[in-house]
Amino acid sequence: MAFIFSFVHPQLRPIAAKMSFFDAILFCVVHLVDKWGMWHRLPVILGVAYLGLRRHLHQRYNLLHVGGINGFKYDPEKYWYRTADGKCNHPSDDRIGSQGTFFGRNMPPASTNYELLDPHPSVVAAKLLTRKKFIDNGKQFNLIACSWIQFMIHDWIDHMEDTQQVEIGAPDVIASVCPLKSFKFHKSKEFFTGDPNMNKGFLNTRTPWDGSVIYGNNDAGMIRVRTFKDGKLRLSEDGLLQHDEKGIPVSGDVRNCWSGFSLLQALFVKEHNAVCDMLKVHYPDFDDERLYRHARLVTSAVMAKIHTIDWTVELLRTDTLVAGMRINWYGFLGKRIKDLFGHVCGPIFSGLVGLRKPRDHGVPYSLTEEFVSVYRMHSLLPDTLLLRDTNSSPTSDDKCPPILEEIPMKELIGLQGETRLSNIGMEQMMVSMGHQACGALTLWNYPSWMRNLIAHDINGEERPDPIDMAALEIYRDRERRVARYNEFRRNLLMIPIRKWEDLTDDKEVVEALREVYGNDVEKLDLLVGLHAEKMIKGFAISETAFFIFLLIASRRLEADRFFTTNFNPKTYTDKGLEWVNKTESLKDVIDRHYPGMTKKWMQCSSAFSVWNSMPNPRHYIPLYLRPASLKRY
Ligand code: HEM
Repeated sequence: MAFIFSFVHPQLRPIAAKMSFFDAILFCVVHLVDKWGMWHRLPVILGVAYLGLRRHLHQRYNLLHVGGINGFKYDPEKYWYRTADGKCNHPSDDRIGSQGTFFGRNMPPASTNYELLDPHPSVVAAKLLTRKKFIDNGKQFNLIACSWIQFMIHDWIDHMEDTQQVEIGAPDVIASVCPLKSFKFHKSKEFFTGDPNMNKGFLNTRTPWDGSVIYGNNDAGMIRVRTFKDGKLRLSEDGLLQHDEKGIPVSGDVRNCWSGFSLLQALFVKEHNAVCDMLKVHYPDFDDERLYRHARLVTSAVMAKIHTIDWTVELLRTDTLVAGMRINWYGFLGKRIKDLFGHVCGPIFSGLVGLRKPRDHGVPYSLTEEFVSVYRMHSLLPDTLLLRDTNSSPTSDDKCPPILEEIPMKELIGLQGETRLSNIGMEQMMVSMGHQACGALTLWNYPSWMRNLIAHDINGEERPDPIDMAALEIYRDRERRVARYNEFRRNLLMIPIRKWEDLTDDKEVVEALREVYGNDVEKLDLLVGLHAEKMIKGFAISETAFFIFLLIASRRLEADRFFTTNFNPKTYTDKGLEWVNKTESLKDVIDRHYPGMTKKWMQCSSAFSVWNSMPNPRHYIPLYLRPASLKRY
């Protein structure tokens, strides 16, 4: 049956041919639901089941491992903690997912042979990406949410660079509208994998989902941030990050940072230090090392939980996704049952967190090239920060403080940004970011200030040459052989487009696409397709990007030993696990360290929504099970 179906999309034939009879039936169901374009209109339970089906099919037939693993076994009892470079996370091999391992693939590398400059990245940037006028995303997502995802990105991924540089010049026809006539950058460094199926690949310099954004991704990084007293990390008196003699922040990742990003780093250093204080009270015998290790486990789990059941739910505001994400963490039986009885019966009923064994679906864990590509979300960034006056009293019912000043984003980047943040302070910055909507992920909304950007290297030092980020991002996906939009969709078992009108109803967009790509829909760059696609109501991202999120969001949890086998009181301590279980949102963390801030300045229910918006009424938990604080929604 699947074979017949695959005639519609010949590229799916190899996958269909490998399928078991049962999976072929599921495959057809998935295809029919997609064809009717209505999965997100299914009732919650059916919607969740559909997403589960998709995940199952993809993991079984499309996930690809890149590079070798050494099969070196170790004693998990001895390495009961998160190591500095992310080693010893997977029971069967000490290197899986650690610093310097290969990015995997959600699908085969691009099979089309378009040239690297076809069409020219600067033309794509100028004609389709550059911001004409800032478009915000309504009240759904604020600047804290935008910084949060950068904070997570720096925990998960960063491509190793080559020493060799490339220079791209803007073609004459658009040179007058490009801020840089040409720009230089380092190639992504490619390595032989030793694997005949995939000869070459790229290395990820970050580690698993282990908080490396505050702890560093190797021994040197970890030593830099620790005080070596009571397990704590270095933090300034004013609650912000400390700086070294060059003014560079002392933190786990200092590449391409800005004030909003370092604000979140500081908040979670504070959280780590608070966990150390709590553990010391309950376990006075623990020495510095032991306190550090337990506190790191707890704080990393708090971050993962906030990302799963708070940030993602705001990003994809539909009942199905609220349910899906909570099921990932707590299972169908829900939080109450899990708190009472623990992980009792498998991933569906009790969630992925706390599974008895990590699951990798036969493919060693790594993040993927496609995952990096769908997280290219620089359009979330605004042009200016609206600094609010938090010394005043709220002037209106919606708790919104008046604007004091508009600060250009460029002044908030790197060392200058750190100085500005020290003058502003934690509370004023957090409240200002909370009240400001971030940009929409749509065409013509890529920040123009990023088209002439001085980037920072892994040591936080300024690069000598400015770059055009919008053009560079187009180049990067092609350089890393990420499939272009239509091939990408086919590989996700999604229906490809046949004409521009299938992508969008916007005539101006169709015209611009035709001008850049002619009528060749296969040539459409992934980043452009993701930004042009019609959005599902409630989603801040495209459906195509969403399917990669869906796959990786689960994989990051289920393949990690510290979210599965070792998510227990023995590894985290009783009190440590209790800390994770009681923390449900970023708001909880802010309230813990800055009591009174959200009460005074926030009207909505999640710290990631614009703070003067109404509380989000959608809730998956049935009324009779909701905690008192949520009963009125
Ligand atoms: C002011 C804030 C930011 C600055 C200055 C910045 C700058 C940069 C720079 C210079 C790169 C490397 C480009 C290259 O050589 O390929 C990069 C990569 C990236 N950024 Fe940002 N960025 C910021 C915020 C964000 C945000 C909010 C996101 C949201 C998801 C994001 C996602 C990414 C991703 C996914 C990559 C690719 C990483 C890789 O290639 O491994 N960035 N950014």
